[in-house]
Amino acid sequence: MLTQQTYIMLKPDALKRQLLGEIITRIEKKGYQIVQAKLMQLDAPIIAEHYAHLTDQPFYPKLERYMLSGPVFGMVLEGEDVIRGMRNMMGPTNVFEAAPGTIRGDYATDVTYNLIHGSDTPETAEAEIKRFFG
Ligand SMILES: Nc1ncnc2c1ncn2[C@@H]1O[C@H](COP(=O)(O)OP(=O)(O)OP(=O)(O)O)[C@@H](O)[C@H]1O
Repeated sequence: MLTQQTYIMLKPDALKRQLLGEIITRIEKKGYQIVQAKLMQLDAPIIAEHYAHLTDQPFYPKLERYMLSGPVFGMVLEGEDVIRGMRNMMGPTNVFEAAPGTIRGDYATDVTYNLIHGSDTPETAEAEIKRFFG
């Protein structure tokens, strides 16, 4: 049994498309606890910090515009093996590989506009929770 925390961020398209309730319902039905949550408008420096591994990619300007395009909903979730569990529920980054039943597989059709972010390791979860919740 491994109770851990992860940082989940519902991206601007999730809010614009009014999918917040739908996605949060899935998370709650799965059994994960929301222990912190807030609506935030990100700025360019925090986006660059969060996506530091991607700033030299040709698609980064598009990713930055997307993340600046409206508020995001950040959450800290707690549960058994929640980091891996949420990555499974989200589906892969490339929505064309995301199976039906996953959040990206069911609701997203574009590699950039893929609705949700989730930490991928305990180390990044800790850093991201600190970044967005202090
Ligand atoms: N090849 C690409 N073309 C366009 N956008 C991309 C591409 N790869 C990634 N992105 C965008 O950058 C985000 C971060 O990519 P990363 O490789 O960190 O994947 P991820 O860990 O699944 O995503 P996230 O960090 O948002 O959870 C993706 O979620 C997507 O919005």
